[in-house]
Amino acid sequence: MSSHRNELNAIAPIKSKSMGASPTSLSAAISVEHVSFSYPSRKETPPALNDVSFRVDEGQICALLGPNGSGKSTLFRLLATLLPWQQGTGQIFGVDLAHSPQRARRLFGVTFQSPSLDTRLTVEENLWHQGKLYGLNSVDLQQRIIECSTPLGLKDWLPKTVETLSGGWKRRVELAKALLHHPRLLLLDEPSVGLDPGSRRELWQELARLRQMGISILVSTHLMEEAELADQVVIFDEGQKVAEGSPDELTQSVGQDALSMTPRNPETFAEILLQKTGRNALRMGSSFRLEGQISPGLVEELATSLGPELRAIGLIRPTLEEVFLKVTGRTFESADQED
Ligand SMILES: Nc1ncnc2c1ncn2[C@@H]1O[C@H](COP(=O)(O)OP(=O)(O)OP(=O)(O)O)[C@@H](O)[C@H]1O
Repeated sequence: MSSHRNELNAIAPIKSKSMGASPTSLSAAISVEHVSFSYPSRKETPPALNDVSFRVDEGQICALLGPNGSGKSTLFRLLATLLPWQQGTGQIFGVDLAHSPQRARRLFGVTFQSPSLDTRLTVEENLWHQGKLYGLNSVDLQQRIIECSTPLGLKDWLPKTVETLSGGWKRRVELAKALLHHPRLLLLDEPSVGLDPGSRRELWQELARLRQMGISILVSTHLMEEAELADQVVIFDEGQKVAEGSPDELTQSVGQDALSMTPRNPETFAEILLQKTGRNALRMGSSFRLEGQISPGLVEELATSLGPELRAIGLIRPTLEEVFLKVTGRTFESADQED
């Protein structure tokens, strides 16, 4: 890691250069094939994971996006070798997780949703104990603590007790812990839960820096705006993979750009639109959406004919929310509340 320190200091653009490469030209950091899993205590309910296959290319940030209960944490527990493999296979850099869990554990670092820090100890003591668990000797560990904490901005915090740190800084300590043994892959289960938007942004900047160092990252989230920052997105729902691709590929799969109109009075707008322009638009809350053939002059044409009826009109790009709606028939918000 020390040889990469200069790279670490430069904040990377969040999109990776390798995004355009074809999947087959990169080796797989993670490969899961036909994975199903049922919790023994819940045999009567649908499986937590149902025939899931996907791969994460080396050097990429892959976001696992899904509503609550969609199976993200279960997949993380399997990848982290904390649950037994029931059906299907999983490999990390070609190492089979069911057959060689010890070997695989050396290749990844992991953080879970629930904090794993001892808040009464200092940052340094937390890192020290973790390093000892990895079997690092004291001299190497001392150096490694500096190497991992410095780029994360933690060096001055080493003597501080963890309970005095904000949520964002605690997450950084968790990241430093996961990095101590030089992993090639980070598994981060909902690392931004409980963080304010500013800390979330900083966390994603850290992830981009780590990717610049060549570390592959699988990060789960139920926030669309986070998933849109990743190179690759795998969307889960009810234990199944329902879509995957780069954010651009996914949103383009939904269709072309659409036109959004925000009327002064949403209740009467549909009728006025039909009368004045002969068009029907889809109501989405307080705005209306027109899809299909959106010619360059259409915005102007509608603005002229509807003038006083409109508060705003403009072209919009499809989002991951619409991808989820298309592949599941439900809005992400309603799916998130169902669990
Ligand atoms: N330890 C467990 N024992 C029994 N069932 C579980 C256990 N953990 C999760 N489940 C169930 O498995 C399914 C998938 O849950 P999982 O936690 O993997 O989803 P998730 O997408 O990570 O959701 P969340 O973000 O809420 O953690 C859910 O129906 C959940 O209730």
